[in-house]
Amino acid sequence: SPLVKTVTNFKQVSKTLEEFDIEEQPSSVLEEKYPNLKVLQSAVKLLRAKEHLLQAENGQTFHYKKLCICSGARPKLLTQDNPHVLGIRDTDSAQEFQKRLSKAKRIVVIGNGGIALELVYEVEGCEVIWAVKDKAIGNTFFDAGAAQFLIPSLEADKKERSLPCKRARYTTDKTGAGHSGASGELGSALGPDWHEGIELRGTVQNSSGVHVEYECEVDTIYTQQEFLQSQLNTKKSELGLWPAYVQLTNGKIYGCDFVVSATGVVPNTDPFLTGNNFELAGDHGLRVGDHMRTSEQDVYAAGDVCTTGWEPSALWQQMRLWTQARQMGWYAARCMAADVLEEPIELDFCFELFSHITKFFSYKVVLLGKFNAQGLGQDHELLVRCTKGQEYVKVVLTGGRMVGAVLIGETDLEETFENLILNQMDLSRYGEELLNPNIDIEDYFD
Ligand SMILES: Cc1cc2nc3c(=O)[nH]c(=O)nc-3n(C[C@H](O)[C@H](O)[C@H](O)COP(=O)(O)OP(=O)(O)OC[C@H]3O[C@@H](n4cnc5c(N)ncnc54)[C@H](O)[C@@H]3O)c2cc1C
Ligand SMILES: NC(=O)c1ccc[n+]([C@@H]2O[C@H](COP(=O)([O-])OP(=O)(O)OC[C@H]3O[C@@H](n4cnc5c(N)ncnc54)[C@H](O)[C@@H]3O)[C@@H](O)[C@H]2O)c1
Repeated sequence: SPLVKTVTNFKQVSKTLEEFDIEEQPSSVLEEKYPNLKVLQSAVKLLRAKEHLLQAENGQTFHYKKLCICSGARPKLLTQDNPHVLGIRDTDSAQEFQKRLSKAKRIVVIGNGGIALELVYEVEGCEVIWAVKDKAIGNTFFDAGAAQFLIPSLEADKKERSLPCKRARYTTDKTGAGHSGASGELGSALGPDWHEGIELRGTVQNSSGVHVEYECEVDTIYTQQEFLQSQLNTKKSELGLWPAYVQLTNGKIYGCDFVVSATGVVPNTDPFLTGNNFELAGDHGLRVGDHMRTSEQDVYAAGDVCTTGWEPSALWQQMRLWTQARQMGWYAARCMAADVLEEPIELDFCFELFSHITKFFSYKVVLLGKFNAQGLGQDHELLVRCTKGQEYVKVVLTGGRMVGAVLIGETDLEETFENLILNQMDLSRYGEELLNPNIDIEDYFD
């Protein structure tokens, strides 16, 4: 695309927590800022790693000494090539979603991660049926307690919802060139607040809001024609006439204008990497070692396209997020330089502790370490403090030491908790006092 996503307003919140905006800028702005950088606008058609050669769609070929692949990921849709099923990844797909929504009365959202959480909250003037596999909403980020805290926001009137969002908006491509390349591949993934710049409104004046169907998956998606030709036809008067129908595994059927599949991502490795000997991980990402090197010589990878293959710190896990894409890109660059200079380099400190700041349902959300007790089995204890409509604080302890936390709202606890997680202090003797709101915890551990 003619525009390049750039990180702006970078703020180091604490040792490992970073906050920043993502902005689209013309590539010339970057080139002016970094004179050693040249941006070429063309998709890569083929990589021949053995020959250190790249072929671009515009016919150019490039030889490289070292290469870093940052081709991101694409939505892992429920079904491919179904015109009634949309995914959201880049500016183009977000615009397509907006266009379809502006004519819609009811949509079905499938998935229970980041995109679904944002969508169901932002969509107005359209009934939303949200089908999730789990017992609670937001399984990739929260446990059932946090979900319980957030659910009232979903039910609240839009006007009652708080905090206008201050962060940057996305521009759309004014050149008319679109963001997808000639071969139809997707542009850069959207990031924080992608929905701020576009109105997500359907056609219904007083929509009945969001209805959550728990513990179910999609069984079948029918077009109107398929539905009318099936034995479900008898339900036509009950369900009404819709462009599509979704049958869930709990037996319920919903007519809708279209379906949003917010069901995760798959790393972008085809077709341009085929024909090489890349070792892929189980999730189809390019497996990288602790120097961000792939299995092909002189080829590195960073961001959503890669899967980390090193033994991770006990407090870190990979998640396909802007935060980690930025950190990996930065670290991969340092590794490439160190390898050229034949200098040693150690795994960066940012991979010590998982940390992520985001916003869901207008609340600030901070996730630290094993925030959902990932991989801890029964061997952990949870402490929770919750003030309805204000804050939700959860701490994960194992052997009396803090290993993770979820902080929702303006808790001001992130720095202290990050320190307690990093220094692995034995907190057994404080017990539940740790979350006593009347104790200024910062002073306590000074
Ligand atoms: C709707 C949405 C909201 C999100 N919100 C957040 C959030 O709030 N916080 C957060 O931390 N993360 C968020 N994410 C995740 C975040 O956007 C990704 O983790 C991040 O963009 C990954 O960066 P990347 O550079 O690896 O990949 P991408 O940003 O996807 O960039 C990959 C680039 O490679 C290009 N490319 C692919 N193939 C080729 C080829 N053959 N030739 C040339 N170029 C190619 C693509 O066009 C694209 O520009 C969100 C994702 C989505 C979809
Ligand atoms: N604020 C944020 O940090 C934020 C916001 C949006 C997106 N993102 C990131 O963008 C990427 C894409 O978001 P996403 O929401 O698609 O992915 P995700 O990985 O966050 O969530 C995918 C969800 O789909 C569910 N799922 C998978 N297959 C399913 C199926 N067949 N049927 C029903 N449910 C299924 C999973 O259980 C999970 O709840 C992710 O990497 C995500 O972390 C982050």
